[in-house]
Amino acid sequence: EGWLSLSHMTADISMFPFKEWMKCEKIAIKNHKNELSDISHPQGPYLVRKTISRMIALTRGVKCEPEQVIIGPGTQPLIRQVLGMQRENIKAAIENPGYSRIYQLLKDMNFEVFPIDLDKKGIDIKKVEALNPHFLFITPSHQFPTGIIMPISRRIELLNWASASEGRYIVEDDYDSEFKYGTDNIPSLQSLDRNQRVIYAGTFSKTIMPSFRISYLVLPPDLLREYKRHFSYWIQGSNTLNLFTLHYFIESGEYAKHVKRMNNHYEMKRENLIKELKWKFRNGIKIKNVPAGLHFIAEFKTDKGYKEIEERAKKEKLEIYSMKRFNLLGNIEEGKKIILIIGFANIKNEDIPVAVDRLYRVIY
Ligand SMILES: Cc1ncc(COP(=O)(O)O)c(/C=N/[C@@H](CCC(=O)O)COc2ccccc2)c1O
Repeated sequence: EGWLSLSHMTADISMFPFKEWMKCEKIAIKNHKNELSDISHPQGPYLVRKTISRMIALTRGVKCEPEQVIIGPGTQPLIRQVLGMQRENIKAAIENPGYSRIYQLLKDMNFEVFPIDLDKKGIDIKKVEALNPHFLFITPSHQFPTGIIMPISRRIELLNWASASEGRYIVEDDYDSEFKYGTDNIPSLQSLDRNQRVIYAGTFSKTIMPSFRISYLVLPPDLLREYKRHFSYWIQGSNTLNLFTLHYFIESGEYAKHVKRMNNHYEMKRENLIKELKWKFRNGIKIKNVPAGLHFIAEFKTDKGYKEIEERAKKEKLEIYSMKRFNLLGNIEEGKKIILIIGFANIKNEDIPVAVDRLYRVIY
């Protein structure tokens, strides 16, 4: 029969309220005809930026004015734009294992990019201090892909480091902070920042869907001034109708309701998947059970290498990704165990036992 997916790269849109979304779209068309006939503000419509800034103040403790929000069609184009206005020989650093698509982008932009290892609290502060990059990319809410939730102590250390010298910024990529199960959400790093050193990055890819391409940055005032000077010619890349629809979707309370509903739905699937995996693999599996996000890490004792595992997964028609994808230096060890990223957004609850059986055949 067909493929099953334990991919971490999708949202479960089976429960997305398309009817409500289309109602909001009708309102957007009725109320904003003149905006739709025009190009919008380079950073995106003020009304939508105000709604986003109010929302993240409530949900993430982010302190900002609508003026500091920049909306864009994805995290990558936004990072490319803001980092692209930097002068020469900029040093950047990123978590390893980490988000290889940003690592690739920074290398393509001819930055010196340094992967930095993690310890149990997140990015290793000693290695950051040894390197002193100008831009540090981290995912403190739920480290991507290991899931580590960075404790306040490490957050303070990083903010002190960033404030110790001019020209240092931390990019806080808060990409799936909205999904926490039974543990409370630590406020954003940006909410603790007293020296305007944090660039906050958010996205609707996980909470709505990645195909909508609606993401945003919150810039500290001095970077914002530089941005406005540099990009006065810029035409906003996001679809304005989608942005106004998002505004009504948030303002009507539908967005918050959907995030709550998806938290419950994902928590249920996550629990079922973990139960099934433990039952099937017994002590052959070690699950990093961080109660957050749309995936978790699992270690399997096996002498099979990553290549063989990937081939066996294809044969079993099971879509799944391994830690190799995130090891930025490509030097992942193998021979004793392998580490897989197990996503649960793309699997139907009733297909979990079959998917676990297939995974068992992949490993053994
Ligand atoms: C760390 C991190 N930061 C930001 C983003 C989002 O980027 P944006 O969509 O451009 O705003 C992702 C998406 N990463 C994507 C790829 C991960 C990979 O390559 O392995 C996975 O994206 C989704 C996952 C679940 C549900 C919906 C989307 C990110 O992994």
